[in-house]
Amino acid sequence: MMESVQQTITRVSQELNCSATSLRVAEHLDRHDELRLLRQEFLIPKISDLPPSDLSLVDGSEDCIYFAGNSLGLQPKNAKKYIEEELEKWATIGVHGHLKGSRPWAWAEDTLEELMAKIVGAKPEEVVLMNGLTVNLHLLMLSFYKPSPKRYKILLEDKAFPSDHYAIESQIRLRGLDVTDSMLIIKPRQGEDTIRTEDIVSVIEREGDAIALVMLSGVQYYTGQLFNMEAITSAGHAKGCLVGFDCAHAVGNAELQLHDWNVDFACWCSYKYVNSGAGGLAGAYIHEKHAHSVKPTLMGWWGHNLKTRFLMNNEMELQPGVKGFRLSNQPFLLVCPLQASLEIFNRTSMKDLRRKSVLLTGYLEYLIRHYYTKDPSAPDKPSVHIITPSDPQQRGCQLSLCFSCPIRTVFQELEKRGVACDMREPNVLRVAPVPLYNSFTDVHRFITALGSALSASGR
Ligand SMILES: Cc1ncc(COP(=O)(O)O)c(C=O)c1O
Ligand SMILES: Nc1ccccc1C(=O)C[C@H](N)C(=O)O
Repeated sequence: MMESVQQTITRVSQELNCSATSLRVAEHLDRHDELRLLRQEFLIPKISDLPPSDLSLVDGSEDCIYFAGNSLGLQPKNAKKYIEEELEKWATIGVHGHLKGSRPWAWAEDTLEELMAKIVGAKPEEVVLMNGLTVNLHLLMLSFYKPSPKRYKILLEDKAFPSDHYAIESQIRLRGLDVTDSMLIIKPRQGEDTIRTEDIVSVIEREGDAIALVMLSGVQYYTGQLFNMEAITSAGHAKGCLVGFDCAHAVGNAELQLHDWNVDFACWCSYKYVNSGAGGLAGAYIHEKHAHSVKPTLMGWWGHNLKTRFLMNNEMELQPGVKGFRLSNQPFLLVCPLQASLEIFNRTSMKDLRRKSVLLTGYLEYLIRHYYTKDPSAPDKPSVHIITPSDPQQRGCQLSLCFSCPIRTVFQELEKRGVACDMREPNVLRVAPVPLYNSFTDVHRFITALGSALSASGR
């Protein structure tokens, strides 16, 4: 049996003869973290450089506590080097750069797709890197959402990320259908924060004959819930629906097996856990079983077989599957940071990252519960309710925290103390200790900063 997080913390504190909340526990876990060296591959902002820091409260020369990798991953050190190489190439050889150098611009993304495919559990031919996330979501829905008079609904979650909601809404409108009738929105049960898999499955079983597409997120951006993609996919297929996932918050965070789970299609951005920089090259996946049956609705020359693409004879030799969905020449400046990041992922595995992640987030959860569980005998003491599921199988690294006191002040006080995290309306503070570059000491420092932020908020 694997040791639970609680057991690990207790064992370590006994070995060290200290309390479970001692900094020494965090330092011990860092010393025994086999992935700790990967942090050195990233640029970690200093507290003094973050705009909201208050240097009268904290030492500005320290690294910030970066728990915002769910919004924007940190910069891999090699990103700048690779970008400079390409700028140099452009400066020195101009148009020859299309075909020359270590990243010929005409196929620079091809080698990266293999690395990306490993991270999402797909075959290299099932993955492309192109465009932005919302663009890819649209391109995929143009081909996978084929409503008929009987089967026309799209199942999505309540409070889906706005861009996904709008994309789905506009796809429905594009087909001339009624938006309210066609968007089937699933909510958590009354009094619950997250959606039970059994409820998703039962909606599919009940209404599946009318559902054309099940289109959920992999990890929900607000609650941090990791959906059971395998169970949802098989429930969808049993009712004849197609199933797609927006994996923006799941890629590089959860162990994905898109191919084995038989997921029909998926898309994701690469600037969160995949650290490619805001607006970086996004990903798209289509299962190989659709390679010859599902065609792109919109075509461009980049979907043409590379070998004959540049013959320019206007006879489309469409690449099978998702590769045929490419439209344009990929921007080489975006290939560079993504390459730098994927090479770091390639030094480990999602399995090992997840192993660390379960302990890292579990440690954060342990400390939050220790200090901030609601105490009925002290109703004025601030408490924190974690809306993210406590089962590691149902979450990635993010925890979404609800406070008993006004959240805005707590957030501001945390920011003054060198914490980078984010607040999402109406009342959630999202914190994401990322296993690639965060440490157990970061978690411990966060808890100290939180205590001081809460005192400063007048609690
Ligand atoms: C679930 C989800 N969908 C869509 C987006 C927006 O993606 P983009 O602006 O890259 O199209 C985000 C944020 O990156 C997201 O988390
Ligand atoms: N690109 C951005 C630009 C500005 C503000 C936020 C974003 C985000 O990416 C938010 C992220 N998708 C989230 O889950 O909150």
